[in-house]
Amino acid sequence: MDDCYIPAYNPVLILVLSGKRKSGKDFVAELLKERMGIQKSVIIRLSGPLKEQYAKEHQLDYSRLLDATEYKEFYRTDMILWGEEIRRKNPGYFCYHALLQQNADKKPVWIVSDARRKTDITFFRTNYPCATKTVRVSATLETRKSRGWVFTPGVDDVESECGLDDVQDWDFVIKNDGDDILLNDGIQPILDLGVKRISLDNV
Ligand SMILES: Nc1ncnc2c1ncn2[C@@H]1O[C@H](COP(=O)(O)OP(=O)(O)OP(=O)(O)O)[C@@H](O)[C@H]1O
Repeated sequence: MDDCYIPAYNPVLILVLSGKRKSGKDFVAELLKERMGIQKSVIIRLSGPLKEQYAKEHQLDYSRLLDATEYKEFYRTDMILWGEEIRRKNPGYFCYHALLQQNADKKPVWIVSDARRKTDITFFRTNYPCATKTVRVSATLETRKSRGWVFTPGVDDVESECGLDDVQDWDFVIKNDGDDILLNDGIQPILDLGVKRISLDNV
């Protein structure tokens, strides 16, 4: 595969989501896609190419690595270490391949559901400076525990989970603690921005 592929097409908005485990990144990404419209938005999972390659090399079931099951949790630690090794050689590797793999250039709004490192954010800010907006999905420890989170050494104390902990300058913060009103309050300004940019693009 080409290690330096960037789609020539410029989306009007790239939402780069991040958050702690079980904060609800996937849930919020799906909600944003649904509300933005499936014709207008696409979810890009940076973990997609990593899981695909990892599954191939280890003869595992790729589709089961994508969902929120114990199967994924079982392989998570090893997958993280394997991915770090590749990233050490090329920090943008999985971002490039996520765009390649997921036909990102078909929709005006890209929802990147799982940024974990500063290099992930840098990749989008560097290649798409105007379109990129960062979104932090936050949930309390209590909420995350209620969704099945348990502290796991080698997962919760490494860069893939803590690499963005000290970032403060999020463009948007979404509180996802089970209160639908707060959740909608967090999502609405993002949807408004998306609608505005899409309509300007169509003038
Ligand atoms: N607002 C919500 N209302 C109802 N269920 C939710 C909400 N947010 C998250 N969940 C549920 O909590 C669980 C964890 O959410 P999700 O998989 O989106 O988290 P995540 O941050 O992507 O986790 P991970 O980092 O482990 O992949 C899922 O079962 C999801 O459906």
